[in-house]
Amino acid sequence: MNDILAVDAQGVTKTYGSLRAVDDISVRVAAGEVYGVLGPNGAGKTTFLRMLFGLIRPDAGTIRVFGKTWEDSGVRVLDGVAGFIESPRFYPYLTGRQNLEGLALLDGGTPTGLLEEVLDVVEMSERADQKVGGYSYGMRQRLGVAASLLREPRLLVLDEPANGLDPAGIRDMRALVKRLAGRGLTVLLSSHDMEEVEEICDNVTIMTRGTVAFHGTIAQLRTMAPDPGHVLATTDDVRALKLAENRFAITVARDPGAALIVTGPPTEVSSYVGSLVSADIGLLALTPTRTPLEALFFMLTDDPTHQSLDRPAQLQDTLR
Ligand SMILES: Nc1ncnc2c1ncn2[C@@H]1O[C@H](COP(=O)(O)OP(=O)(O)OP(=O)(O)O)[C@@H](O)[C@H]1O
Repeated sequence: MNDILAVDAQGVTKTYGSLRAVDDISVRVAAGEVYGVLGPNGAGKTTFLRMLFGLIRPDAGTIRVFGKTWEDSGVRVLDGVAGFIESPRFYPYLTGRQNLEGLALLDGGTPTGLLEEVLDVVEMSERADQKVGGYSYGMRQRLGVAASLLREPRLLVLDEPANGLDPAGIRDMRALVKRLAGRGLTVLLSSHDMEEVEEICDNVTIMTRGTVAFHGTIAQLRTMAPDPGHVLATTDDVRALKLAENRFAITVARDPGAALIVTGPPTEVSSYVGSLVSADIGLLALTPTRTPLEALFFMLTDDPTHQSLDRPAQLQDTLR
């Protein structure tokens, strides 16, 4: 068994003037796993990945990639590493295949059959002879992954690979990452989407304002997640609030947006809703606010634009 970590970043810091874009973070990615660096805009994810690729230097800390550092190995630290920061770029007037052939030439050629294989893996074989200028954004992203795979990496680094994709593109990209993971590739990706990380990652570091807010497995994260919340609309919200007064297992609050927000274990919420119906209060809507993990993400990263639905303690008229 190979015990060398794919990525072992210790105490990494990067400042821009007075801004600590990345502030003393440590990330350890085991070989063979899909690892997510999750955080809202400006959390420092891209800055961290730029340091990994050697595009910028950390002010402090060490980044080892398969045991090598920039200090002791120079550019050889990137042996076995491929990926892209932000979006991959191609010549729009060349076909997908021609772009890949050009990149392969720059790398000194590729083994026979590899180009066809990577096109197949990213499901671009049928479009490979069309010009990249006519590709959708999602197809370009997938071609970017294909270009990375030409290097036969052990570690694939993807910076928000689903960013800007439509729902079908997001589904295809997630399926692609899962396929690559199934082939044993280590994947380190950044994302601002909890659902994405939950679906495809084994481990996650959640960053906020350059620091680590959580580090661990998705299963550990789930144990920290709050009870699910629901938006409740009734024909008589005043009585509905009153009926919640003695139900200590749930919280019913009036959201500033005027709906009621019910938070609590599903069985208790269901029992409460049943009591409304028994009291002849009409039920107009009961819809989930966001998943418990999404709620936890916004709590951990303290995103003020998402406070109203996720922080019941701060809501007005809280009955408990
Ligand atoms: N070259 C730079 N000069 C000055 N500030 C920078 C520079 N690069 C990044 N920053 C700042 O560092 C912080 C972290 O940026 P970074 O791009 O790493 O965040 P991110 O988590 O990748 O966000 P996003 O999801 O928006 O890409 C931000 O406040 C950003 O404005």
